[in-house]
Amino acid sequence: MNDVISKVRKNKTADRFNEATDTKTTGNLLNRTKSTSGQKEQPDIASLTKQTLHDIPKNMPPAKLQIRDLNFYYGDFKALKNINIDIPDKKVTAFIGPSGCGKSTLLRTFNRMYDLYPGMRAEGNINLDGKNILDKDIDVNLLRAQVGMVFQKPTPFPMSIYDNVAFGVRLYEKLSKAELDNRVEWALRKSALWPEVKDKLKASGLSLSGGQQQRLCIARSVATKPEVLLLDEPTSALDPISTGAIEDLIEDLKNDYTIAIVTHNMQQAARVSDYTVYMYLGDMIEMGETDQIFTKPNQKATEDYITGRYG
Ligand SMILES: Nc1ncnc2c1ncn2[C@@H]1O[C@H](COP(=O)(O)OP(=O)(O)OP(=O)(O)O)[C@@H](O)[C@H]1O
Repeated sequence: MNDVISKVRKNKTADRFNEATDTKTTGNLLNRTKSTSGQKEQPDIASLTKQTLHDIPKNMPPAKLQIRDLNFYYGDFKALKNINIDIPDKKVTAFIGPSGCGKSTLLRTFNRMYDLYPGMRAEGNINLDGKNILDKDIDVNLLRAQVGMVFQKPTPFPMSIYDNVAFGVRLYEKLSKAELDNRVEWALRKSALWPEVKDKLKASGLSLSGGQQQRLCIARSVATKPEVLLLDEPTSALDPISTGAIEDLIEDLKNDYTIAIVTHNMQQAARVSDYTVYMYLGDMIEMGETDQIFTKPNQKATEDYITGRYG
């Protein structure tokens, strides 16, 4: 399998193109042991529970976020069960797992996005630089400036490209016109969009292509200089070229930011992340270096998911 993963990393563009154009080869990356019947099997939940060790890998870089004994509820439904992980600083951590396993729920706890909705609650600790962000006295608006989020569908505001990027900055900082201009340009450069929009900053953000709109949303998040960037399936609505641009951007951004990404795309997780977390039914099953998770996972459940046995 080592062979396969190095091929994927070397041949990024062709790989993305194949993913989008040839659905028959999609998933072949790690499909070594696909069920011969063609039916997806379900994991043995009893054995899975015994294997759920919640072990934080040894020798990780310093943690930006420490998640301890985290439980999350939608009303009476417990969607996250006693999660314990560290998210390393200035690295990319990918969250994978079958639909409904709690990836997006977990990501949304990192900036308390759930606070916007009644009936949802988190218990436990999420320490950001040592401060528990679940504490009642946390200023959630400031938290969201510190922990930016980009969603699956590009969501530019119905305003100019410039105002989209300046929006969050105006909320949190008092900058002069010249300082704001500089910040907008800086964020658009960081998001690899500047050359395409520098001559039409007053045009509507909605006039951009899907891939450009998603980079605009990344620029909007980056503009407030967050420390953590949460990406929830940021390329699932994009073509291979735009996906490539965003993946290259993630590679670049991790020099300055801690990045957590949810993706359904195994190849993407293998390409962009340093660490991978596998989740199942609200449990964190395994976390490790991405190469290790994709070549030699410790848990059979992880291997079964990655190799397409179930999912
Ligand atoms: N607003 C909600 N109200 C009630 N239950 C919810 C809500 N949102 C999610 N859930 C439930 O919580 C569980 C985790 O959902 P979540 O969206 O986090 O999973 P996911 O792994 O991100 O799935 P997908 O890959 O399909 O996006 C699922 O059982 C889902 O049905």
